[in-house]
Amino acid sequence: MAELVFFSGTMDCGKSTLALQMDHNHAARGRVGLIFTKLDRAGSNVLSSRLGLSTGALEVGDDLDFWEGVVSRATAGQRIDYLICDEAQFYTCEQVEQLARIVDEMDVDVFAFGITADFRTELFPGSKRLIELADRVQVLQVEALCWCGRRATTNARVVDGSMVVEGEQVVVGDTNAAEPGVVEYEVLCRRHYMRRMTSHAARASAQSAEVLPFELDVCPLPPLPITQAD
Ligand SMILES: Nc1ncnc2c1ncn2[C@@H]1O[C@H](COP(=O)(O)OP(=O)(O)O)[C@@H](O)[C@H]1O
Ligand SMILES: Cc1cn([C@H]2C[C@H](O)[C@@H](COP(=O)(O)O)O2)c(=O)[nH]c1=O
Repeated sequence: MAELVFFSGTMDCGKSTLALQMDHNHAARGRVGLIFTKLDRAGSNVLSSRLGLSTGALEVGDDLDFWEGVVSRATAGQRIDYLICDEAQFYTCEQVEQLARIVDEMDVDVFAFGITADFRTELFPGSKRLIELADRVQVLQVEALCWCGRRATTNARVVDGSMVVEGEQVVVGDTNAAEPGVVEYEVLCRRHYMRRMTSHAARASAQSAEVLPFELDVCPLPPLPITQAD
């Protein structure tokens, strides 16, 4: 029986790598699949992983109707056993509903991959609908880690070195942007997300804590005035 499975986790926890592996394993057993993605960092019509692997994919636009697409291919005689759907957080609610219908009425497996929450810790609409409709939500086993070593559960957005909590929900970006001024992301544990403590902020505060006693020796505070007793 076909299933709608949502493989989820933070950024950089291996979702796209798993999407490529799932496709490889199913194709190796003679199953036929279609690969979809939306707004991959590497460009359009490509599903890429940070491990260096990538593959061609069908780009999902807001007007794409998964149901129509699968039915028309099947009617034309094309066999489809499964769909791989990466960056599924960006899909519309209607598209997620179409995916569920494909599972139920066409007996096609749908493996969706995506982050659940945005940089404000709010659910993406596509992920919310997937959580609501999926047969299974599977949290990836490989845990992305916060700079403190705890399991990362949030995706912080960093602009010009500072964490921001306001802005557009969708801004494509990576976890280690090479150029300054580019939006980047950092995965954090909840504690450090709440304290707005990115690795950069933590380093800066550790450095100032080291520097402080030295500075005090060099430039001691003036002595307090001695108050005369009346
Ligand atoms: N140089 C590397 N050596 C080993 N593993 C790596 C390397 N670079 C990235 N990875 C692995 O790839 C994961 C990110 O994979 P990716 O599929 O791009 O993540 P996601 O799609 O969840 O953002 C990292 O969590 C890490 O485990
Ligand atoms: C948190 C957050 C992320 N994004 C974007 C940034 C990336 O392009 C993708 C996630 O890709 P990954 O393969 O899981 O690393 O989502 C965004 O647009 N808005 C956000 O709040």
